[in-house]
Amino acid sequence: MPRYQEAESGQLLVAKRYSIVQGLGRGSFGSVYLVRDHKATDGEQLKVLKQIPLGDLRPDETVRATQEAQLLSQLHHPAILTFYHSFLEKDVFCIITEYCQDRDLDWKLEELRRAGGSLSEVQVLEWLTQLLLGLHYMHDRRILHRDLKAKNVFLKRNLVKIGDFGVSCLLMGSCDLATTFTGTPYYMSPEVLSHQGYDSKSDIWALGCLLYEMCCLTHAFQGPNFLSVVMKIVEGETPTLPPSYSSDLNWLMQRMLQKDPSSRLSAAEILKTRLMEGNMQKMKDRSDCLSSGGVRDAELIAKKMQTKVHLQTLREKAEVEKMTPRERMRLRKLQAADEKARRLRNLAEEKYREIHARRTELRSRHFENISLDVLSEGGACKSLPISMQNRSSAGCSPPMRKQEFEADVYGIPEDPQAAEVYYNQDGFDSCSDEEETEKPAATLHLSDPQSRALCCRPTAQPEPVTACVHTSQRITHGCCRQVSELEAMMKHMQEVLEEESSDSGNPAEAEAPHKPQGPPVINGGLLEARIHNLRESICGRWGSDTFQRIYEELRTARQQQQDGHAAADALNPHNQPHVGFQVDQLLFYEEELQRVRQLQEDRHLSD
Ligand SMILES: Nc1ncnc2c1ncn2[C@@H]1O[C@H](COP(=O)(O)OP(=O)(O)OP(=O)(O)O)[C@@H](O)[C@H]1O
Repeated sequence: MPRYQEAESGQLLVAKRYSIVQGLGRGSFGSVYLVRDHKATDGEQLKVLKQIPLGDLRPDETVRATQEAQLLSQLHHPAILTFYHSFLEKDVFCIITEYCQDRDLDWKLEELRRAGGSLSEVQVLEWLTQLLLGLHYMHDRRILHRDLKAKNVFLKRNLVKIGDFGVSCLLMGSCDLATTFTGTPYYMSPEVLSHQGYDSKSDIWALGCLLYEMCCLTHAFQGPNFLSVVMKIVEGETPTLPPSYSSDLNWLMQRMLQKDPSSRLSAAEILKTRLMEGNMQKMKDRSDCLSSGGVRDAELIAKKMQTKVHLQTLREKAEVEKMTPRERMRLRKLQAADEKARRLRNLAEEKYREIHARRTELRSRHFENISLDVLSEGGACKSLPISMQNRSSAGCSPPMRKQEFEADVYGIPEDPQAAEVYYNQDGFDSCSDEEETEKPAATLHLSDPQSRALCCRPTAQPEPVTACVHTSQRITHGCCRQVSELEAMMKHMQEVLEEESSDSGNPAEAEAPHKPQGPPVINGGLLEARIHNLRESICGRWGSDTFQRIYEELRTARQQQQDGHAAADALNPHNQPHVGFQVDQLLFYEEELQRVRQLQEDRHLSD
């Protein structure tokens, strides 16, 4: 866990500004946390903290990594995950990046696969365009990704964002190593596997693999073990897309998966093809439509919801004031019963909406849907499931908790006199017109008596009051943010569309690899950590006995240049091809580590 410092407020903070919200997972480099930035100035409070142990990197050697990280933080593109900043905490390198609440593409494709769904060509083209724009932007600045894969593509409001650009290189010290030490062989290009070096065309190869995966929901090059995948990449046939996708798209993928890097198209060249230009034009048209209508609609809905809540409160207040305490108490009881029925109905409706929303999401095409969703949910807040609102509203005030809600609804004293006292306490008198208009909607909190009164008023529906206001605000904020990101994307698209064909495909310029300044520092400790993590994960999953037997078998086979997989399979009681695959990968990493150690020793001797 990251080290905390106590802030004045008593809150525990990392780097004096981030508090941990939850863990997101563990990658092969280190741990990932969702954090809240208490000093955020851009409205994005939720961010991601990636913690990477520095291995045996000396403190002075980390300076270069920090400089490189600073360079990365100066890059801004809507299809690139924003790299905010980095800092060192003793032996841990910390990176703060943008948070993508819709998770990664790998997860999304897995979800589709399990549901038996698929992505439409329109959706594939939209995401492919965004990925290409991101790659083009980085390649133009001589920065290569080196580990492009579905797990490194994040989804945020249906925009794709490439994560970890340049990070593996920055952490490994040596870019060559960064490439051979990527977590998976599926996206490795033939030239990388045959140690011929990595350039921007190797990123294009990985993107071709991703394109295949988006269409077929499986890897472009598959095999029962590590070596067979490698063989297919280096010598196998180029796969084709199913007939449900156009021949133009298939042609494009084939051009991205050319074995010879010089025959592969660059990002700029792909963006200049007829298919991609036509698609960019369509995306631009849809975006123009969204930016003119979407924000206005969301603002209108937010305003109307607030006025509605306000008028309802005033009307109800006047009626209740005319009643005797006994009548009020009876009314309360009836309302409690109504409320219970309403909650049950809401629960059923919520479930239905969740299923509906999921189905719509699967079918939907992003740019058309945003504006439609905002409009068609005229009870916008009404039709959003509360569970979904809660999940996405980490930055907003929480809706009423069940116990608080029940205490307010059922806690009416039976005795009429006590009921009167109770009733007079609950803050109805302070509900003046003026106060209501002055008070911003977001201040409705349960700790605040006025807000409680609003939530408990006779025909009020507590959850929707807060939820509606928050939802409408969130729609406005989310919509504005998305529109600005879309605008930025459109700007980049426009630039590409206007680029002269002559300078669009200048591979010589784009291919210059990103070379770190100064002598490369090889981070052997980090490689060891990676190997250790992989070994632990295999043992944890399949048991250390199984691991050890398969490991020995495959190592011997490797040393004797034989295929040991048949024997390894026989040793595998679970008969899982994954075990052999992962052990193969581990052996490959160990050989690489030996190479690194040898290199370090040679360098040391020559110094
Ligand atoms: N910016 C982010 N927004 C949302 N989730 C993230 C973000 N970065 C990482 N995650 C999630 O955190 C988990 C760990 O991510 P991480 O990138 O460290 O590992 P990985 O991609 O699974 O593996 P590898 O280290 O081999 O790339 C994943 O589930 C990932 O989806």
